[in-house]
Amino acid sequence: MTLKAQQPRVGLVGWRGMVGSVLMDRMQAEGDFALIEPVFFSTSNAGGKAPVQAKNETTLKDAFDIAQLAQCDVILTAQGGDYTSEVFPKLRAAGWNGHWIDAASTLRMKDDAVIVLDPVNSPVIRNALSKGGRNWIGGNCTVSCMLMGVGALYKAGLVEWMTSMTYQAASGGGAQHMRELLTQFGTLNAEVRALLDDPKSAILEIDRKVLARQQALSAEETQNFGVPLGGSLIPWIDKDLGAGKQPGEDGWGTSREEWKAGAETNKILGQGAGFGTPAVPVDGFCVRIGAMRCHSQALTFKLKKDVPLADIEALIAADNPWAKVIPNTREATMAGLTPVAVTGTLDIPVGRLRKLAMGPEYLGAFTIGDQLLWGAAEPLRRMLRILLES
Ligand SMILES: NC(=O)C1=CN([C@@H]2O[C@H](COP(=O)(O)OP(=O)(O)OC[C@H]3O[C@@H](n4cnc5c(N)ncnc54)[C@H](OP(=O)(O)O)[C@@H]3O)[C@@H](O)[C@H]2O)C=CC1
Ligand SMILES: N[C@@H](CC(=O)OP(=O)(O)O)C(=O)O
Repeated sequence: MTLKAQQPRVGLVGWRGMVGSVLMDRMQAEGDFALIEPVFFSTSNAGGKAPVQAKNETTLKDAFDIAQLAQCDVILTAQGGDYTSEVFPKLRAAGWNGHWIDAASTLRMKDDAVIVLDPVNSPVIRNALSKGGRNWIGGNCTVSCMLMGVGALYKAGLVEWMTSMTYQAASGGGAQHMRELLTQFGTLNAEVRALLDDPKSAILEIDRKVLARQQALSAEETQNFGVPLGGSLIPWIDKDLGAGKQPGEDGWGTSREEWKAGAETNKILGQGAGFGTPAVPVDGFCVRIGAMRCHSQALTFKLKKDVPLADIEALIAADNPWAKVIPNTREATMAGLTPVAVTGTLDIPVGRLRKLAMGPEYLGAFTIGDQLLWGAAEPLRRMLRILLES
């Protein structure tokens, strides 16, 4: 099915959620709505008024109505994994042959699904498209942001292995998690505000009171993260894959977020299981911190050979328009390599690039990405454009 000659019907599901809202903003900014007949779906308000981007279809359709969904050429969903699990099989079983573009992880590792990140894996996408591929799934936010930054090293075949230590923002858990983090910060501040206002107060008294308040946070005040995050961190993200495994086997003590790093990186690049090219080992620790919506990562590479740092920087800088090499100086790092500097932009800065003490094949790097843009919304809207132009 080619979409080029028409204004295809694109069903939008999850458009008012956090990821969906960022997606809508980007589609608006890039003029995507001019190229499609958008059809807006809702799981909670069928019959309500569609948003301003609607053209002919101005009421919300029921997102569980398979017949309505089946009238779309493309369905673009950021509604979440439960929705995908419920609706996608029914839609395919009903004979729907359209393109399914999805932010949720549910279908990512299926053989007939491609993880889309076209600045990194355009050949993989186009190959699948030429073979009749219909399922296009956005990657894990940490993996997508990492590959947007340092994908050049993988494409050049330089990586023997990589380990990542992540600093992941509250937004990765969803909107309620962001609110909970900010509420905790406010609660802690309120606890010691009088002492902070007094320049002569003792810092250890402030520290003691903050800790006491953190430890006293109620179940309601920590209902999303489970434990305090404001002024703390949580070195575990997503499910525990460890149960029942033996030491040394895949999955031993690994969080699902950590497992995705290796599995998805290799699938995005079209290597590893099912592709005939060996997988590159990628592993590390995923940590939730008190940032709002940027995921940061410290990376260690074992390169296959000693490549001069200037060549590495040139490869990264030339790879795509969004990867930006940040000079490895204190000033440049503080100015350009923080979540605050990156949030709301499509830039993927890569800094702290240096050879490590272990030897000239060991490379360190630090990279940051807005996990709602390259980490979620942007690869999806770009996949829609690929379909529109194919
Ligand atoms: N958060 C993230 O960082 C990432 C999320 N994803 C995927 O995207 C999915 C959606 O995530 P996210 O956008 O954070 O989820 P949200 O909870 O923000 O939105 C999901 C749906 O909740 C419904 N909803 C209910 N109440 C509200 C409200 N007050 N405001 C807005 N929507 C509301 C909406 O459906 P309706 O309009 O039908 O009622 C909406 O589409 C995730 O489940 C995940 O699969 C992927 C990558 C990153
Ligand atoms: N798990 C990510 C967010 C996310 O939605 O990831 P995935 O799309 O792989 O489920 C985080 O918590 O930061």
